[in-house]
Amino acid sequence: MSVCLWMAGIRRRVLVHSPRCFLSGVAPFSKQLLLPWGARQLPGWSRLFLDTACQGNFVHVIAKNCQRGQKHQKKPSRLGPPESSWQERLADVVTPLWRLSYEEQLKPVINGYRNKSTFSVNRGPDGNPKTVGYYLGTWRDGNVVCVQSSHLKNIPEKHNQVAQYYEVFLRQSPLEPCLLFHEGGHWRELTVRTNHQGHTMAIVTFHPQELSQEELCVQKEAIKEFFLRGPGAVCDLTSLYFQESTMTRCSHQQSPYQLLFGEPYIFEGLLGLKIRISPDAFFQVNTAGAEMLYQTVGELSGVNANTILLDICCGTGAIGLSLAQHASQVLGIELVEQAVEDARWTAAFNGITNCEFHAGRAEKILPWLLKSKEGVQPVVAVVNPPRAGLHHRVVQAIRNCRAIRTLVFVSCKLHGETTRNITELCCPPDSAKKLLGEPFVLRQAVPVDLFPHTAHCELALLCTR
Ligand SMILES: C[S@@+](CC[C@H](N)C(=O)[O-])C[C@H]1O[C@@H](n2cnc3c(N)ncnc32)[C@H](O)[C@@H]1O
Repeated sequence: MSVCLWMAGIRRRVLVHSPRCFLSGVAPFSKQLLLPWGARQLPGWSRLFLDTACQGNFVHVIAKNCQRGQKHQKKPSRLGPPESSWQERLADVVTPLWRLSYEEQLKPVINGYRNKSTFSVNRGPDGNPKTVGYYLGTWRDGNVVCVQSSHLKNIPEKHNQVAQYYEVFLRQSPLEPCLLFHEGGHWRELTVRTNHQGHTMAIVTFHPQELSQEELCVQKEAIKEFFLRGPGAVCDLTSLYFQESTMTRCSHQQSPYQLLFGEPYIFEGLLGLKIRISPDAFFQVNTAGAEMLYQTVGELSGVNANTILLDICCGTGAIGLSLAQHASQVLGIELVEQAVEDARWTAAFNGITNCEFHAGRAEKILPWLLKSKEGVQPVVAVVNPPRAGLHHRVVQAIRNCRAIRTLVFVSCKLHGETTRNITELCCPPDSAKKLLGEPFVLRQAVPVDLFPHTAHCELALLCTR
């Protein structure tokens, strides 16, 4: 078996062969424990599974010809005609990397790669409760401190800039921050999303406590003015959202995202597609890395003109949409309605006509969807569940559908429920658990590094039967 590492954001495709064994623990890079269960003997499991999970012995570093990262966070010129000559403009279109040395072109983009950051509000090291940053410590130990993040390598300058101005706003606001729900206070998290064009969406979460509608309007107007015409205008936000939230997380259905100004969506270019992203929708935090991940998924899945591609937990539909041209049909299932609307918009905008997206819980939709497709065509399933893993009914439906011979399981957290999912997809038939179909066999595991400078990594697992 080959085990490949795809480094996110690298500008060109290169192959590096390493004689080291990755999954047996002598990792040639720091993302260890990707398959914590990889070397464990499970009763009744096929020898093939264990062999394939443990015998990786070379690393592919596959790079991508693209120019991303902080360079794109420059404010777009508003000076009318561009200063470049026609020749330069043509070179920018045909050979966009011509300004960089070839060594530069080969370098991975490992800094400032995040397109989304969520900042908390709490007491800083100096005791100021209006500090915007990331938590250190634990609630259990009562030693939580909020630390500004401008030195963190994975966060782009723009995100830190918006966070710093949010802190300026909070410190001049007469309202208190909400540190603990039961202690009152209002100002909460800030989420910043950016795209390759430097467009910036900010989302402020606010606990309304006992405020009246009029008092809420005053606060919304204050933060809008601050970022539109006040000191925060330097952030040049493309849009500002406000969400009243009395829970840790609220969906748009539970408490709508209120647009205070600007564009309702942010758009990202991905594998030649223009993707629409709503404030509530999931999108991989490293766009260049996501392109590599989806290309990997496409290659592993072997999807072709004769196959139906099932994209389970599809978010904005990026996996299915990027592979639609190779498949006979794409069927996407996603819980968040706004994300499904984004997927439909993206399909229509990009002229993709063979995709269907269903809004709702995969555990409800998948069984009837598979029933309607059983026996029609081979089905390739791609699952990319949240950290909590797949519902057992989804596992049962996949396992018991004979048309699915190939499954690509994508996860950034192979622990807990996700490990159980893989176990149940690959274990011998178990009638008590209604796992009746032939077991899948894990053939290949491909880590894709979407999160440089962290211990996290996406892993694409190819299972066939
Ligand atoms: C890790 S994201 C993957 C999104 C997408 N595949 C991508 O690459 O952008 C997981 C997605 O699963 C969705 N989700 C969570 N629970 C779900 C469920 N029970 N049924 C369907 N989708 C669900 C989330 O809303 C989220 O969009």
